[in-house]
Amino acid sequence: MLLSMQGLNQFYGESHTLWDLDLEVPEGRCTCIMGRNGVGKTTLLQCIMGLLPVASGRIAYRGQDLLRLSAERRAELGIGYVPQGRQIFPLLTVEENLRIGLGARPDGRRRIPEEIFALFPVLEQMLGRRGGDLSGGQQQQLAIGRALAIDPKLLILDEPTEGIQPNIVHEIGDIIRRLNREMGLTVVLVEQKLPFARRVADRFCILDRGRAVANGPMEGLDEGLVREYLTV
Ligand SMILES: Nc1ncnc2c1ncn2[C@@H]1O[C@H](COP(=O)(O)OP(=O)(O)OP(=O)(O)O)[C@@H](O)[C@H]1O
Repeated sequence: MLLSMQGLNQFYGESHTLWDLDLEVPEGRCTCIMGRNGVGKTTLLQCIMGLLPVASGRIAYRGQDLLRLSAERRAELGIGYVPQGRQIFPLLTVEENLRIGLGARPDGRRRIPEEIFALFPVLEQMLGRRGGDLSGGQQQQLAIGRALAIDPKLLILDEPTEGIQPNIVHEIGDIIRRLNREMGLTVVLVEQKLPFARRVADRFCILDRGRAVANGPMEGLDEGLVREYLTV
């Protein structure tokens, strides 16, 4: 397993949000974390990234105990993160936003990798534009490009299609598929859109009220599970 979690518990103050959560992420696969609003999907990703403290449990990445490492160290180990809402810097240029991603490279390289522009030609055309002037879809490409600037081995994306036009959603799906299937990145994403999840991911994990209630190969995500845990 590239990433492996056992018995994870997390609290916001008194509020117990993740409950004894186990999750296994095999190398080279694309795993989709699913579940209704508020079940703890974003919380889980933030625990993996070191942005939230964990009360108990274990997270191992390539056998290393992640919980002992700072968020910066986790990025340096090759875990890239595309947060919910993209969180690009609106007043900085596209180039400056990409350079911020470079900061976590352990090799100290300061050039933006060419592959980012090969994947997202629009970013090269818009290098001098402010992030805030980009469309939602372009901002999502920028957020993914910024995460790729560290050459991650594991890419974690939180609802990459949220608030994005349908035709661009398909394009984002193509990019994630390429990153996973052609370029060999292991991907973990949170996604609510079922057709997108089925097209892009090959494994699923369903959360319900902070517990992992079902997981396995995407083909196993049947109508019963969808009805019980995903439809609103
Ligand atoms: N900073 C916080 N302080 C207190 N409670 C929080 C905080 N962030 C989230 N929560 C609560 O924790 C629970 C899980 O939230 P989380 O955002 O992880 O869910 P989610 O599955 O990602 O939902 P969504 O799909 O709406 O983003 C929710 O009940 C939410 O209200």
